[in-house]
Amino acid sequence: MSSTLRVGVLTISDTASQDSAADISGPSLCRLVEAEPRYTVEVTACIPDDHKAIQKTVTAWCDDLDLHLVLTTGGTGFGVRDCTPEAVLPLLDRQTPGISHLIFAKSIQITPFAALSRAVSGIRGQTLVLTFPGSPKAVKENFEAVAQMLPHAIDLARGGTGKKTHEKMQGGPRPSGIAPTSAEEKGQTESSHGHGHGHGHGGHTCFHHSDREARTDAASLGLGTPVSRRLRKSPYPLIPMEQALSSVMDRVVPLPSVHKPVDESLIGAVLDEDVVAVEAVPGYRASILDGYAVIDTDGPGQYPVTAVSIAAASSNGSVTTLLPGQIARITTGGALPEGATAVVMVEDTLLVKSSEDGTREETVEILAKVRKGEAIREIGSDIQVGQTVLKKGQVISAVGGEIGVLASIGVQKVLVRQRPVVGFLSTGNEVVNHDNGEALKIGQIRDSNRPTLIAATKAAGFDYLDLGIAPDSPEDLEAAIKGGLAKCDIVVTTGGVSMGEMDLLKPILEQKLGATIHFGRIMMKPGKPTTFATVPNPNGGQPRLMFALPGNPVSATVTFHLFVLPALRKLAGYEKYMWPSVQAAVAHDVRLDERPEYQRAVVSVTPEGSIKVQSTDKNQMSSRMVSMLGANSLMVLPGRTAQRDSVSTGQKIECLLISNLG
Ligand SMILES: Nc1nc2c(c(=O)[nH]1)N[C@H]1C(S)=C(S)[C@@H](COP(=O)(O)OP(=O)(O)OC[C@H]3O[C@@H](n4cnc5c(N)ncnc54)[C@H](O)[C@@H]3O)O[C@H]1N2
Ligand code: MOO
Ligand SMILES: [Mg+2]
Repeated sequence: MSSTLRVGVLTISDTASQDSAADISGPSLCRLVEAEPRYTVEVTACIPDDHKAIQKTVTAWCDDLDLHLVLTTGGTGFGVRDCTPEAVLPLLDRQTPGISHLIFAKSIQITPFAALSRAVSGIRGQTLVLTFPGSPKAVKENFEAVAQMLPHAIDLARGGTGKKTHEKMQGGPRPSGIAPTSAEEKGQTESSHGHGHGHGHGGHTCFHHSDREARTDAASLGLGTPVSRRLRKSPYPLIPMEQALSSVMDRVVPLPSVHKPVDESLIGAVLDEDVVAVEAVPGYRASILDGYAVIDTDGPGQYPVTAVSIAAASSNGSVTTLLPGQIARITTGGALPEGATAVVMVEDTLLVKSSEDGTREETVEILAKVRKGEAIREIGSDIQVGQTVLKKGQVISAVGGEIGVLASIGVQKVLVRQRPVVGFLSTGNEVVNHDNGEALKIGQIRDSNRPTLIAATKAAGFDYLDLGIAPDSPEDLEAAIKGGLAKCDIVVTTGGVSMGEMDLLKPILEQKLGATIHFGRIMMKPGKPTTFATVPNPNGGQPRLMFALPGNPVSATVTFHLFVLPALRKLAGYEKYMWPSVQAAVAHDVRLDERPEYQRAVVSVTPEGSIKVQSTDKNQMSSRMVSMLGANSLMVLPGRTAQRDSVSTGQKIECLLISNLG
């Protein structure tokens, strides 16, 4: 028997076959399998709960690919669509009830719900076929239940004596993720195999492992897995941007509400109640001008000035009374005397007589006719008692209108959504604080991600926590992220999400933090390895959100604007949490990339009033922070197709406005 055991992992799920990002069990199973050095996952697929599709795929994998082991996940329960056992059983030449019993016996010790699995197992030709339930937890428990004896069983199914395998197993089981012995490692690397592909066996194939030479990507998946054993293809499906965005936004639930005083700390907050005025504005009949309160029917002419009303609190709680033929001197904002029906501005009058010392005006001539009500603000003419001045869902702007209105009617506290706190952690052995005064050593870089993202967060009005820099060590990363999760609604890391052996974020999230990774790659440029997960909340309540953004500075900045800021806005209760966009004519030809691209650009209004957009920089490499300089927008460029490989000058393209127009 070859010492490399070739495995097929088949996800059977209606949902996952429609939306590969929903497939969590398949990738989990792949990681468990590949953590064992003797296995290689050769083919994976994701198909619906369809009897025919299951039979077609399992048959092809057993008969055409002659795999050693086929593992299925999903469709073993009591659901109406669950039909994996019914589809697989007739394909088996011999059933292996012992294996099924072992799995059952172990699972039932963990949960009585194991009784609801109808999983089967057996041999078809020389291939061992096991059906597991469709949850990552069950998959792990089931696989671990049989991991120790599987190579032996496979050997026997292939007509071997099982001796060699049996001897090896005497050393005891090795939990997944633990490095193999050097002897095992040797056995693995010495082996080679040729095989075909598993394309087109019904349903949507999520990803394939093709032959060794063709494997150019690198992945570290499984803490403690030696580099030579890493997956060489990312197990995370490359999902479209729209799917990634809805995967994030569907999981963001606005934070609870709190009562807060009316002051500048409200800026950016979202009201969670209607605000009804309990005071009128103005609360008294007030003059709009500096001049004379009059009775309009008196008309132009000379009148004695019998009273004075200067804007100030009334000393006795009442106003004076104006009789026909009298006028009162008044200032802007002054309370009108009882009986006054209009105000004449001082410019439209003449002084006829003053007191000897000049401190009093005694007689004044009104030069022009005035209309009733002129220059008077009646009680409640701005805001009436009972009027709804602000609506639930409204954002308290930094412009001042909302705070001004609230202040004008004497509201003491308002109910607003809590503001989220986001924590930023830079990761990487090479990363040093940007303000480190020392000269950089070769291989070191200054941390530009944290200051950038913190600045953008502050500008957007959100609170943040600086979690510093963590080196690429599982212990440091785990501790730093846990620290962040205890205090922040969202934790954002940058770096360590791609395929290098020091890219530890994904395995740490899954294996150390109990996170559910909803996606680990997006078909976008920049930002391909952007990772989003939900993590159990250490303080209880809503799960925390984790964005593990790529380390490249532009990738981190662009994905922060595209995912994290909208998520922060939704957490804060914003109804409009996505960026606004405009259609702008490109000022130059733009070549399209194979990935949909978010080019950094400047949108501006031409003197003729049309909207144009220009790339910030021809070189839009994701490491090149200068391509962010001056950007107020991200051009939304579609992926290249056979029909279209560029956008020509003058053509219109959607641009997200991430800052003010230039
Ligand atoms: N074999 C493959 N390699 C890579 C792939 C791939 O698909 N297959 N994807 C590439 C893409 S696309 C990106 S984006 C990057 C993402 O890398 P990581 O998220 O793993 O980040 P690191 O490896 O830690 O760092 C990448 C790059 O960024 C620099 N960096 C990291 N942190 C900071 C910081 N705080 N401030 C400034 N610069 C930072 C780091 O030094 C590296 O140069 O992976 C590609 N690789
Ligand atoms: O997707 Mo990466 O962000 O191109 O550089
Ligand atoms: Mg990397």
